[in-house]
Amino acid sequence: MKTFDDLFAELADKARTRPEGSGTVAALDAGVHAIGKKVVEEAAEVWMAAEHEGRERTAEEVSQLLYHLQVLLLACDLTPDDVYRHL
Ligand SMILES: N=c1c2ncn([C@@H]3O[C@H](COP(=O)(O)OP(=O)(O)OP(=O)(O)O)[C@@H](O)[C@H]3O)c2ncn1[C@@H]1O[C@H](COP(=O)(O)O)[C@@H](O)[C@H]1O
Repeated sequence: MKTFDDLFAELADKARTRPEGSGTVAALDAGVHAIGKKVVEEAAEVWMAAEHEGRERTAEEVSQLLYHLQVLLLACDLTPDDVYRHL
């Protein structure tokens, strides 16, 4: 099973090597404004799933929100450690 830190390492590698067809590379190229909109959209989907769609759909939507938050971290030259310092 993939953890938060595993995913971040994978995405950081994609950002560095820029493989063809990577959605992460495309998102990073689109920039912070577009990534931020995606974060807000996914957060709303988490809310709707939690209220109306059950545990499994909620877990899935949370995973998508975490992905987009990680892309935002990369776009802002941040790492999970920068976040963990505030937890
Ligand atoms: N975990 C994720 C992940 N979660 C969410 N997403 C993206 O977020 C979107 C969320 O889906 P939605 O249903 O909300 O949106 P959609 O309307 O279907 O998609 P859009 O039209 O909005 O793009 C998905 O279509 C993916 O583009 C992800 N994209 C990639 N990953 C993982 O990131 C890694 C790198 O991926 P690539 O950079 O694409 O190689 C791989 O391990 C992937 O599994």
